[in-house]
Parts: sequence; C-alpha cells; structure tokens
Amino acid sequence: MESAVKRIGVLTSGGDAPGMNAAIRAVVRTAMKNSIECVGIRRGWAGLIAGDICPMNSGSVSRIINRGGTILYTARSDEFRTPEGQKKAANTCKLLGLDGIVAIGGDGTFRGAQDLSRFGVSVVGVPGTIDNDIVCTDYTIGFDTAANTAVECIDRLRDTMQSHERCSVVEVMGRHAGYLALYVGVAVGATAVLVPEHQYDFEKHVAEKIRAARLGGKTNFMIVVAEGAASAMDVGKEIKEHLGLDPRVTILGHIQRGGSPTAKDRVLATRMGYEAVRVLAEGMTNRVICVRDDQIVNVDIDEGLAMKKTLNAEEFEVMTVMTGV
Ligand SMILES: Nc1ncnc2c1ncn2[C@@H]1O[C@H](COP(=O)(O)OP(=O)(O)O)[C@@H](O)[C@H]1O
Ligand SMILES: O=P(O)(O)OC[C@H]1O[C@](O)(COP(=O)(O)O)[C@@H](O)[C@@H]1O
Ligand SMILES: [Mg+2]
Repeated sequence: MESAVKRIGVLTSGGDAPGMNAAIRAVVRTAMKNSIECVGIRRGWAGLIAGDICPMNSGSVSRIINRGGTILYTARSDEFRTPEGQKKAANTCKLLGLDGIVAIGGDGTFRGAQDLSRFGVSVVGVPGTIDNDIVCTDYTIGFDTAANTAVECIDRLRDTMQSHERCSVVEVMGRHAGYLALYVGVAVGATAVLVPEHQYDFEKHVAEKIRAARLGGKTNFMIVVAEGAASAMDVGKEIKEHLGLDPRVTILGHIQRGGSPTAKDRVLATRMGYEAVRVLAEGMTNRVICVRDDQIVNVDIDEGLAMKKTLNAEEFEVMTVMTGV
C-alpha cells in the first residue's frame, strides 16, 4: 500500500513511563518496514520547537525494549502551550518535511498534539503515563511496571512494620488520578487507600479503617495515599495526634517511574507503536491509539479527551470492603 506519509517524527513528552522505549522502537521499525523515514525528536514539544532532532534507524532502537525511561528524553514545555510556540513547532515540521508526528505521552501531550494538528500537521498520540488517566483507553504504557514496583516496595515496608507493630503511610504518585493508588492498595491489602477522586476525610477514610483493623486484632497498618489526595506527612501527623500511633511515612516518588518495563508494558507499547504508524500511513490524523477489551483501536483525539474517566466503581467497592478489616 502507498503510504500517505513519507517522513514522520517521534517524540516522548510529559512524565516518562517504563515502556516508552519499546513504543519508540515499534514506531521506528514499523516506519522502516513501510519505507517511511523516521526522525527522533528529543525533549518532547520543547525539542520540536528547537528542532532538536536525531536520525533514527533499526540500529538506533536496538537493545532498548527492556530499558526504562526514554532514549529521546522528555520535557514539559510552557512555550508549547502558547500559539506562538505551537507555530514554531509547526515550522520545524515544515522545515524538516515531517508529514506526521507520533507523540508518546499523557493527556497534556495529547492536548498539545490537538493544538499542533490545527497547523496542518498530522498527529497521533500513544498513551504513555504511569497515571493510567487517559480517558479513552483502558490502559496506558507504564502503569503495570509502576504498580509492580510500588507493590514490591510496600511489601518490604510491610515486613518491618509487622515486626515493629507500626503504622505505615506510603505516598504513591498521582497528582490528579488515583488509579495507581487504588490498584496498589488492593494488591498490598492496605488498611486504607486515599485517592484524589474522593474528598479526604480523616475520620471516615483513615481513623475508622485503622480502628476496625485494630478491633479485628491487627497491630500494624498500611495507609496508601495518592499524592493528589492528601500529603502523606500530614496524614501521618493526624494519625499521631488523633490515634496516638507513631507512624512512619514513606514517599515512593520517582522510584515508581523507573526500572525495566514488565512484559505487559513492552507488548502493549509495541502494539500501540505499530498501530500509530499504520494510522498515519493510512492518512489519518488527530487520533489516539487506545486499548479496549485487549484490542488496539484508534480514537479521535478531541472525542477521546472530552470523555470523563472515573475510577473503576467495582474496584473501588472491592477496596472499600477489603480495607479496615
Ligand atoms: N492544554 C495544552 N495545550 C497545549 N499543550 C499542552 C497542554 N497541556 C500540556 N501541554 C504540553 O504537553 C506537555 C506535557 O504535558 P503534561 O501534562 O506535563 O504531561 P503528560 O503528557 O504526561 O500528561 C506540557 O509540558 C505542554 O508542553
Ligand atoms: O516528574 P515530575 O515533574 O515531578 O512529575 C510528577 C508527576 O508525573 C507523574 O508521575 C506522571 O504524570 P504525567 O504522565 O501526567 O506527566 C505523576 O504521577 C506525578 O504527579
Ligand atoms: Mg498527565
């Protein structure tokens, strides 16, 4: 089939996520198979504005499928949020003869892609963020690895908390989204889980859960807090003040974003990267690659971003029943 694009760019933007490299590799290799030239754009949208490019070929993506982070670097760019910045980025595309851009990132990255498409550049988004907060897709690259890393860390904390009969407050990532906290909280058998989607109430969400666990015979407690729900330090202070316990607070932070991607992240990233190039080759634009019921599909970016994602109600209910007991 004759491809609708001759030369494309690939970039990673926003917070990095394990599996982004596998997606870059799939984009480059699929492009090559279809005789499409592929140019790497370093440092996300900032790099597109600056024309920060590197040539890509089969060799440049060798031995990266197993590596965390992103070989193209990533950045957050305030300039790209402005029409002037977007115009500069579109001019780079014109100068380099880029017909299309594959943007691997989160919701912010896709809003940027939406804007760039208004300048006549074809864009396709590949969801890569540990937050799993992109409305139109069941899954975003990096979530599985980050969740498993957090679970491993919390299991270690649990050993020492059990020995000392202590309370642990652990902060996981998620400024605006509680998917990671909820999933990890269920996986570690947390005493309580705090998510930004629900207004924090110390008495109801923490004190009552700890009390129920203590009445059930437990002498150690694990509180999982999404960073956007409450400050783990503050939760720790409240536990000390109101319940008389002496909690230990751990902020997992960027540990969660690193490490070798799980098989799930590598495979989905590869399938999504392949689909992104296929979509551009077919002449489509303004699409997000999504996974729905384990099928890789593409969705209009405007429609995708307009959808409202909520926490999985069944998973939340399960967490509510499992905590505090
Ligand atoms: N509403 C927007 N319009 C244009 N560009 C945006 C918008 N939101 C974010 N961006 C661009 O995308 C970048 C990445 O977004 P960010 O929200 O930080 O990460 P993520 O893509 O992982 O959600 C931002 O630094 C900015 O350059
Ligand atoms: O790396 P930074 O700039 O400290 O950002 C931290 C944020 O990035 C994330 O890890 C991922 O968010 P994005 O994918 O939207 O960039 C959030 O969970 C966290 O709140
Ligand atoms: Mg985001």
